[in-house]
Amino acid sequence: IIVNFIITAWGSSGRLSPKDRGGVEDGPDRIRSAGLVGRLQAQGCGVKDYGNLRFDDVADDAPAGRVMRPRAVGSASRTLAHAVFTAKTDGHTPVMLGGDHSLAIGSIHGHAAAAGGALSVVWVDAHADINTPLTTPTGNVHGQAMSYLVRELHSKIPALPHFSWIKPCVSAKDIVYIGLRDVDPEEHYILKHLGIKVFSMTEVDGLGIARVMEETCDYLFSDAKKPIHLSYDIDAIDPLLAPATGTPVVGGLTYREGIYITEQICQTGLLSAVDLVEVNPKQGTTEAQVLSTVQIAVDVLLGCFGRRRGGNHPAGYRLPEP
Ligand SMILES: CC(C)[C@H](N)C(=O)N[C@H]1CN[C@H](C(=O)O)[C@@H]1CCC[B-](O)(O)O
Ligand SMILES: [Mn+2]
Ligand SMILES: [Mn+2]
Ligand SMILES: [Mn+2]
Repeated sequence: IIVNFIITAWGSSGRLSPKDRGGVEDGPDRIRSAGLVGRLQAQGCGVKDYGNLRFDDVADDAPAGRVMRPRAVGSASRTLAHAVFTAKTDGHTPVMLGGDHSLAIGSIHGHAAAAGGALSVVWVDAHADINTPLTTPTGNVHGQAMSYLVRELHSKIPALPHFSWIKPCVSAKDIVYIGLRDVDPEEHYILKHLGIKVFSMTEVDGLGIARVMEETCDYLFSDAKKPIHLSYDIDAIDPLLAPATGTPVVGGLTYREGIYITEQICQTGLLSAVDLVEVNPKQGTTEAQVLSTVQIAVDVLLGCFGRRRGGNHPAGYRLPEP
């Protein structure tokens, strides 16, 4: 039985301007109330829900350069990193429910610290989230998370208050992006310059998702089999299906593609931690839109932990005898 661990992190910090803030902190509870824990248990997973991590706002958290609310983000990320480290060390497969994508800083940092060796990172997203503090167009950390984690970018990251604890812990060669379709020019330069493997929606269309996943696995495991950190932004899925999110972009993954990714990642047996971020109930214009988004988030996680569309049955099941 996979012992799963659910941390819900309210990353209020990733979305900084008041108009953007709000809503994403309700994501975890909406995903819970859609029955995630029960559904995971029904498919044979042992689940421990560690409840919501709540972070206090930090007073006088003036921007550092372009980066807004750096102290709140930095300290929240550190708290999350510790929680993920603990969960991983206890032998769980941590599941972080966002909250915005800034939570990946703490999640991946804590995971890497517990894993000891190299991690593979599969980042499923419409966006690369790899702006540095000096290239970010918005100052929102949810669009910068990867830049703090990638070793090859370290020299381009300025010191920020409450960020000094962060040590880059992912190598560019160990990252695969799937679903990109809204990449800033500076991010595109970084992806090219660092030679990071990208399957944008162009490649998804051109190759088909089966080939994308085949190449993803071959690429990540070409040298050694490393634990996988899957960081899944619900905005990777087409907004017609998952509209309740902060930064929707047309032309996203179908439900089938989004789920196929999880079935294949699960099948590697190397999935070691999962982020499911950016479900924002306040961004849905109708309750139906919120429910659709939340339901897909649940199905993504069920796929990560063994659900297969061809069906499942409990280990040891036997047909009743007459
Ligand atoms: C900034 C707006 C106009 C644009 N449509 C938009 O969203 N752009 C993305 C791309 N770069 C931006 C940033 O760095 O702030 C935005 C980050 C999205 C972060 B994510 O966690 O949701 O993946
Ligand atoms: Mn976001
Ligand atoms: Mn993202
Ligand atoms: Mn995104």
